[in-house]
Amino acid sequence: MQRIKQKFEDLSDLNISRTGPNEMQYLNYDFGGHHLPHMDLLNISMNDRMATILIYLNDVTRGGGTIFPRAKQAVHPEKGKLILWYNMNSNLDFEINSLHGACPVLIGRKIAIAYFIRENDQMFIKPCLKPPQYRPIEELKVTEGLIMK
Ligand SMILES: O=C(O)CCC(=O)C(=O)O
Ligand SMILES: [Fe+2]
Repeated sequence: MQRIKQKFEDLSDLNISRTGPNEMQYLNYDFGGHHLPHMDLLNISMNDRMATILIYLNDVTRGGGTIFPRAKQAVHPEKGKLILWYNMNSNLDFEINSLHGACPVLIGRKIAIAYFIRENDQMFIKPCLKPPQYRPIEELKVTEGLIMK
C-alpha cells in the first residue's frame, strides 16, 4: 500500500494520509456484479472525498469496465492497472465529469480496491483554498428542517 500511495502522490497534486487505513473499499464482483453510475462525493461540507484511486487486482475476461458517462471514458480492468480521478473541481464543488459506474461482470470475477482521498489530508499542501461551499442539496435539507420546526 505504501508504494501505491507514493505512486498516487507522484501522479497527482494530492496527499494521502499515512496514518491508518483512511478509506479503502475492497471490491469483489461476481457474475453480473455491477455498480450503477454515482458520484463518490458524500456531499458533506467538510472533509469530503476529493479524489478516488481505483486499483484493479485481477484481469476480467469480459465486462466489469469502469465507465464515466459524462466524461465519455471507459476503462477495462487489468491486473495492476491504477486509475485516479477528481470528484471535486477547483471550486471544491461537484465535478460532474466524475460520474462513474461499474459495468456488469460477464465472464470471470473482478477484484479491485477503491481508495478515497479526503480533503483534510490536503490542508498543509493546499492551505486555505477557499471556504467550504454550501452545496445545493445541503441547503435543501436545511430549509426542509426549518419548515418542519
Ligand atoms: O468497480 C468499479 O469500477 C468502480 C467502483 C466504485 O465506483 C466505488 O467503489 O465507488
Ligand atoms: Fe465510485
